[in-house]
Amino acid sequence: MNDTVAYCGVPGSYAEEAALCYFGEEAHLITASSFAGAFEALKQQQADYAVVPLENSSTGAIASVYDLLAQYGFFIVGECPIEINHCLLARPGTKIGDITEVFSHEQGLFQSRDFLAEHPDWKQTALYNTAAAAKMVSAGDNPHWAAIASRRSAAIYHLDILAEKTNFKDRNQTRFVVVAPKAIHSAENNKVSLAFTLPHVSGSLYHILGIFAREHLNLSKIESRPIANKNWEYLFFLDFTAETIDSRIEGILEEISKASQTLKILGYYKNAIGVERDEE
Ligand SMILES: O=C(O)C(=O)C[C@]1(C(=O)O)C=C[C@@H](O)C=C1
Repeated sequence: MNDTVAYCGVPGSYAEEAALCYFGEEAHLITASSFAGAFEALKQQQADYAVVPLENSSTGAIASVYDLLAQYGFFIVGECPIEINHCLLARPGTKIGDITEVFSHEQGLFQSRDFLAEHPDWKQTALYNTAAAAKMVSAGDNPHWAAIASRRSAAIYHLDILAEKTNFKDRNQTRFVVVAPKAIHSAENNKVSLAFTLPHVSGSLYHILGIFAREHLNLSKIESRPIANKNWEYLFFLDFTAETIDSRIEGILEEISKASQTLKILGYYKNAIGVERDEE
């Protein structure tokens, strides 16, 4: 049987694209109407995996997904970066001058902030998904509505593209992660995600970071989120890459565990992110 994969959104969304890209066209996709709903589908065993966005190359972390990872205790088993090129979509016949309200996911609105700043009169309304916004604009008989969503959404919901690349950064990518109830070990894995807490003592984060420097391991991401029910205490999320996950890495993780208050290995998986360098 094919894997069942949950994502938040409707067909045409970037999350659907990420799920198809990672699992292939044969995957059985189910939809949720929130990121929490995609995690819940995993918990209720309605899905084998959930595909959720974790960070965007223009706007940074998708904070609510980090919080859900902490809350549900699931594992990251893969990642998939997707090119995000937002378009302004409207029902055929609508002109840009007719628009008074624009709908998208809040990330679609953030990532298009410069474009939207040129239209200060437009009301901006965030929905749970970019493609859900396109679907709503298509179904609504309102000549003043537009959506910021993908080119695929335009085709699926029969909308016109009034502007392309509304995102402010030319190369706009979202890193989706594949989440599962259990970690998956494979010889191909070369990335590790951790979540840890630290004692409130001077140098505790410095000490952890020093271990990575000493071992010449590349940190690809660090993020901190407030801990639920505790004020001014943080859960640190950290990703690093290695050649392979071997006994040396296991030993380093042991050392990090001793240097932290709590440590959860959020997952081992194959790195899919390349750092772009400016040409000399
Ligand atoms: O709304 C979508 O199409 C999504 O898949 C969600 C989402 C996100 O939450 O970041 C994914 C990619 C883009 O960054 C914009 C929106």
